[in-house]
Amino acid sequence: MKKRAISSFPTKPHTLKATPRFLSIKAAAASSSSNTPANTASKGNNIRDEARRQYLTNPPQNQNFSAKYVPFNTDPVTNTESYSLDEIVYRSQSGGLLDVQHDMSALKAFPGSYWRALFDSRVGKTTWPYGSGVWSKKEWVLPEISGDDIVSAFEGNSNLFWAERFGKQFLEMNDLWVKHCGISHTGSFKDLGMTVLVSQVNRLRKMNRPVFGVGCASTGDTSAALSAYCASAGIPSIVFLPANKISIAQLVQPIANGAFVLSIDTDFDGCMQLIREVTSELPIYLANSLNSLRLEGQKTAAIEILQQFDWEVPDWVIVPGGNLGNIYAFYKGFNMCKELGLVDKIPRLVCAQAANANPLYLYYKSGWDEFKAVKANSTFASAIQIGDPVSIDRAVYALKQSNGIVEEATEEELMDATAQADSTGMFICPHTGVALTALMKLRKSGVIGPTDRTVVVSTAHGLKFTQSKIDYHSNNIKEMACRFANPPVSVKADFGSVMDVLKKYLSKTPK
Ligand SMILES: Cc1ncc(COP(=O)(O)O)c(C=O)c1O
Ligand SMILES: N[C@@H](CCOP(=O)(O)O)C(=O)O
Repeated sequence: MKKRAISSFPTKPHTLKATPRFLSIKAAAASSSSNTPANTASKGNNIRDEARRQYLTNPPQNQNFSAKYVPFNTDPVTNTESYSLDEIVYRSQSGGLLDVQHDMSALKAFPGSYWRALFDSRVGKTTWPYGSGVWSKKEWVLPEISGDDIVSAFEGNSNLFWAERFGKQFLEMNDLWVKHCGISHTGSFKDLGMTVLVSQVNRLRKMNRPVFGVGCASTGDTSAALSAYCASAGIPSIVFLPANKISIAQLVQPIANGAFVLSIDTDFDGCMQLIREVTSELPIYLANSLNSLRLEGQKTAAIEILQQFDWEVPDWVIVPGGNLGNIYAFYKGFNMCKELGLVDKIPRLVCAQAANANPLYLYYKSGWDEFKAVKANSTFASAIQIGDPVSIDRAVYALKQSNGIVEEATEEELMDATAQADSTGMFICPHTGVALTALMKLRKSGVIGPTDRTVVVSTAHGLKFTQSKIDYHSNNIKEMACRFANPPVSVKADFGSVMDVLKKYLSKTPK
């Protein structure tokens, strides 16, 4: 494989010239300071040019970072199978999952305090590519990719907010937080993984690897992210969607971004099966989370949570699960921080599933006895209507390693929780409603205590799922009480009628 000679990041490992003890983050911070849009524009450069110039004048010292694919969760002594990230491979020789393995000894040459300070120094800047919450952790994501190949919308750095009223009113909790991964370029956490995958595809195409385009099966969010990042890089994207099973807002995203959209008369699991077959025949690169590259980006949300708590570790993190890549990504992010000395423990993880699509929950309840895929039934949490998750083994590993729990939410529970959260000022997606239901159940049973610091991961923006909210607030859902519905009141356009309605409202509303 040929490596580019000039880039804004090392494509070739640098030799160690000084011991890490003598290193500071000053060089990294210095390389960001003059790289503001105003400065670069006045020099006639763009931020990518500026990053390249900075690299040439001030190349990072003592960095020897690399990563490769290895079979997931196998003993490296007995199984030495591995692949370069520049190879197109999704499965191990035995047909199992792959994982991206970083050279941990190279990363460990730097103390946890170095990484904490480096990551902190990059927040809130527009330096290419570190202005992204994902690429601000580049050394832990794709250490060898050139900044020239990165495709980024400065994703990540998402809001982690204190859910004060929801916590106090509904759960008697005072330390409840929501990590809003849906406040993002295409409105879901998928952007975190897609920037990594599409950047690597960009690199492969420049290396003349046989990649015509990138394809995915999707319940809506993966396809939105894939099509946006591909469009930004000028790479064709092909998306397989289960017909009539995703929201209009999600469907219009790949259409608007110029993807080749196939609406297929099957469910997500059927689409997933088809895209796997198609990508093994055609030069279409697979973008679902079966491809372990995606999880390298998604894991940065976990690192961000620690960073946002000033490197204090929360007690619990609750993640809604469907194809089950994300729960492992969170585990991996937390665990890397522990292994590399940024923190001394990891949180307990909870994976929350819709009861209508709950294969992981059933497996957990069986005492991890036997996994059985299910036929996923229709759920308002449509993005997790998945019965045969590709990352089941990753999820089980993450849950076992983190002393984790799996919970489920019925349709009524998840819609009520969504409405309750919205009534406290949120505007969450139904999947976040699934996670909040899990929290409510675990609070009720006392597993999660009133003072436990708990983070609920909100995976998509509520604006993608307005139809479910309209149905709920219009009391228009069969066999659902819609206890927290707040329908609009129709009133005649005259002063007296409006006053009557308002007086009635004021007399009923507690002061
Ligand atoms: C909004 C939303 N939440 C949660 C999930 C579940 O993530 P994962 O498939 O990684 O379990 C998905 C996709 O599956 C999603 O689109
Ligand atoms: N919710 C996902 C389902 C596919 O998950 P992936 O992480 O494997 O791509 C979607 O939005 O398509």
